[in-house]
Amino acid sequence: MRLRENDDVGEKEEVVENDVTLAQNQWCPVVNAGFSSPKRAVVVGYALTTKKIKSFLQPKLEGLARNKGILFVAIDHTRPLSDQGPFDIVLHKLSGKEWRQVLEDYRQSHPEVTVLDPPDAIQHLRNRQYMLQAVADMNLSDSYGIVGVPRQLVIKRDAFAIPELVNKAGLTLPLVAKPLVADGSAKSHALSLAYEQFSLQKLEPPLVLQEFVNHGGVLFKVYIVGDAIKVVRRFSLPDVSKWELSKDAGIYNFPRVSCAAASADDADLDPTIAELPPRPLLEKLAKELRWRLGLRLFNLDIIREYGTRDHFYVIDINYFPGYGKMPEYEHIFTDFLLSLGQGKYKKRSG
Ligand SMILES: O=P(O)(O)O[C@@H]1[C@@H](O)[C@H](OP(=O)(O)O)[C@@H](OP(=O)(O)O)[C@@H](O)[C@H]1OP(=O)(O)O
Ligand SMILES: Nc1ncnc2c1ncn2[C@@H]1O[C@H](COP(=O)(O)OP(=O)(O)O)[C@@H](O)[C@H]1O
Ligand SMILES: [Mg+2]
Ligand SMILES: [Mg+2]
Repeated sequence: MRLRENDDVGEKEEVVENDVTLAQNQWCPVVNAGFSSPKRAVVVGYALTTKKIKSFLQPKLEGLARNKGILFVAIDHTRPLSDQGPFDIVLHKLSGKEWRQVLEDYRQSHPEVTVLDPPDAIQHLRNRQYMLQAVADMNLSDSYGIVGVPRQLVIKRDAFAIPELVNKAGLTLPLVAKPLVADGSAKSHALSLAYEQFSLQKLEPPLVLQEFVNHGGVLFKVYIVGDAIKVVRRFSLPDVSKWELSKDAGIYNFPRVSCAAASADDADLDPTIAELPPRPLLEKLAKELRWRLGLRLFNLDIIREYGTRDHFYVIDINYFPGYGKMPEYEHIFTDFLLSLGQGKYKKRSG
């Protein structure tokens, strides 16, 4: 199923290196019983915003990482990346064409370094026109349930034509209007609910219109770190029947919901709404999306269609989300980094 749009608009081998050539004090001897010489540290260069460093690189994570022989080293943006390191892994979440080019050049000249994650794969998620296409293409349906995406329509310009385009596409109101670009800016999280046809002309393209799916006011955040999956419940937008829809406006602007939404994990909820999606279904979905998206660090916002047991929709996919909000993220993340850093045989350039 293609998503509608209007015309307009990527060998378990223990590596014990004797002749260690590490850059300044990157030696992090992790003396291991049974090994004559200590293992080399896994060096993770990171390029993250100050906000992200605060929420992700928490002392508990750094401490556990050090105990496991993982060293986090800040990448200096004022110096060429190739003059820094050497790194086993480059972990990043920065935007901008320049940074993407720096990283692409670095990947070419340092194939031995794992870049988490490839810039082109991340770029795919920054446009809501393509963000969910991989899920739509999967057409996932098995004995555990069905996973789809809401019907949507991309409007690149000309708000005046929206009512006619919505009619032509056969979309059912109410519709969620989301900025087309999901670039992490506050604007990219400013959503609105359109529930009256002619008020659609008040919307500001470029945007994507998605059919609103009632889901009992609870959503599932499915965090993915490599092969690891962790699901948490969050409060979501209420079902439309519960909205005090004022008749005049026709458009209801709502502030940022997903990341700010309170946890619903301890709430007293109707089990038919709060029951987590079946694990085997999530395992299949995550495995396939890792491959199709070429990403290892992302999360999914999943909702269950109200009144069904097993009809799920993916409504949002986020690269390198707020892992600090994921239970046990320190252990999960450090195990993942170790699996990358030591699972590969590497020749160090002199
Ligand atoms: O888009 P959501 O569902 O609110 O998830 C956000 C989102 O991933 C956000 O990143 P960005 O889209 O603003 O770039 C994350 O912000 P940080 O990168 O600063 O952490 C939020 O942490 C995500 O929230 P959550 O982890 O709850 O999904
Ligand atoms: N199609 C939809 N049906 C029902 N609720 C939706 C839909 N799309 C988004 N929402 C609600 O709006 C919130 C934010 O939408 P989302 O696509 O996750 O944007 P963001 O990237 O800003 O998190 C979701 O967490 C959910 O509560
Ligand atoms: Mg979201
Ligand atoms: Mg998002």
